[in-house]
Amino acid sequence: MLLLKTLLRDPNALTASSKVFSKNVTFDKKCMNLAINISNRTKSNNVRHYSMSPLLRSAKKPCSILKQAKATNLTKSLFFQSRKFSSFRPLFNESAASASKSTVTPDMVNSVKTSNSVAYWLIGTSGLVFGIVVLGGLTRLTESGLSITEWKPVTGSLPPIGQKEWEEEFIKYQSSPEFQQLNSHINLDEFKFIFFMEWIHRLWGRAIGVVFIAPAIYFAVTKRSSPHVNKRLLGLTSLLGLQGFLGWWMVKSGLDQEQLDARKSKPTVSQYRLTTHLGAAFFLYMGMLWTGLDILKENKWMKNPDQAAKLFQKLDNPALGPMRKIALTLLAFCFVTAMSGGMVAGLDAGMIYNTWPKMGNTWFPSGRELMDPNFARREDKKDMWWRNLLENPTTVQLVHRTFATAAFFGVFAVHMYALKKKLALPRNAQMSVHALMGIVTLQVTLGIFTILLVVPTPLASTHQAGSLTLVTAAVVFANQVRRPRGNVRTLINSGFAQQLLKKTANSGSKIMTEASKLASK
Ligand code: HEM
Repeated sequence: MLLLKTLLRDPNALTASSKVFSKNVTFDKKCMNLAINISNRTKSNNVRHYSMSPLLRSAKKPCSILKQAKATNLTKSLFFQSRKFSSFRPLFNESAASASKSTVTPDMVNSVKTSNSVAYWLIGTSGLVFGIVVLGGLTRLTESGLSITEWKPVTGSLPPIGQKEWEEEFIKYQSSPEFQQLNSHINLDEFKFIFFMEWIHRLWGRAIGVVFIAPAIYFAVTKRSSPHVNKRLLGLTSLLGLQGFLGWWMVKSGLDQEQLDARKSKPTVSQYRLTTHLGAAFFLYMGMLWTGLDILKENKWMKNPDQAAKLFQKLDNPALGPMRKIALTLLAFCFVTAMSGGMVAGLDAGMIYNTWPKMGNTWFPSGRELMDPNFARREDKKDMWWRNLLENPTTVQLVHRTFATAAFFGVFAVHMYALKKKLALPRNAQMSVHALMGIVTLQVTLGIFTILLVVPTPLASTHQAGSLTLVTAAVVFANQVRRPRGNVRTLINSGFAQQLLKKTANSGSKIMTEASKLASK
């Protein structure tokens, strides 16, 4: 199948292959049907059309080649011999040259017309989200998160003003479980510190809301962002709203004595809610970053269509197929590892077993300690295994260590694989894999020292920032190996982008005005 696709792409390859296999093997009907199917499919797409005649003429040969290829690993050698590979011109580009301009519609043009300023704004806002995640971690590490006992989205923007208001706020805090059970010794000045930590965190959240939502409306109304990007902006806005709600939902779990009793917990927030809040922040961050990178990438392609066409050839390389899946899996894995870290943080599970690589004197704590029946809440103990995995600090720490180790070796393996596939991988993606390798090493080292030194605030906070940096590298890498969207591809391969470039260069006019004119011609 792979070889057949190659043959369809390049008649030279077909001839070359036919010479290699001169044996006259009987024609296989299944093979031929496959070839015809591919041909029909590609013709009907009107994009992937390529004459089938060379293949049909030598029908016996390709099918025999196909059989032989399986036995001799020809497919592999054809694809991975760099010289040969680079001479393969993907079918798409052949067809693109011949694709008629009429396939370019105004909708298509609209779908890519997002200005770079939208991308810079999105990436800048993702930086604010990065900042608030780190600040949130610091708020937790300084045990400040439960100092504000109310949720007032608008009026809460101002801190107490004057002695009287501060004292009133302090009295409210004094009725909270945290004050009564852990902090009854603190005075007003100490209260002011923890209050400000939480207040800045909330204010930062509100600021992100304004910095995100107001420009999003402006960009959509002034049509600086495409309908495609607008949909994502809408999704991100909803996530932002949800994030505010999740923040309060999390804080509530540490203020409500009933919930604390049910969890048999000291006054801290639920690790489930903390991790959900952290996860939503990661999603928001990844969504903003991904969308921003997409816009910059597509605009760059539209401005350099020839270079883009070359890059598309690289991205179309079947050898990159597994790499795309691997990149997304890696991103998911880094995310899950970070969430398991959230569970460690939520349970203060970094305060025990402060040794590495062993946990205490042994490699693993005893089975009895890892699966402690006391964590079960049901009489029949059926919930014992999952409750231990998510609620027992020893087990949760082991889970995080395990995920972190697997993430490290996962990145290491991908790094090795990428070195092997060096020729197939675009240059910027190669750099990202190197960056990923460096960051994961740093992150694991930070984690190890966080454990060994019993979670000092600066180190734990850096470790948290490291997890977002790792996810950033994974997002960039996955984004770089992604194939272009159909619309962008058509605009570039049909010659539309080139035409547009010439036109705007000659007339000095605005690119999108010209684009719309060209598309509607
Ligand atoms: C790929 C590697 C890793 C990632 C992505 C990662 C991610 C994270 C994240 C996101 C947190 C939550 C921080 C917070 O919310 O404050 C965390 C906490 C933690 N991680 Fe990791 N981690 C990694 C490796 C490690 C390793 C190897 C160790 C130690 C063996 C470790 C030990 C800890 C500890 C002790 C905490 C709790 C710190 C606290 O209470 O603030 N991590 N990790």
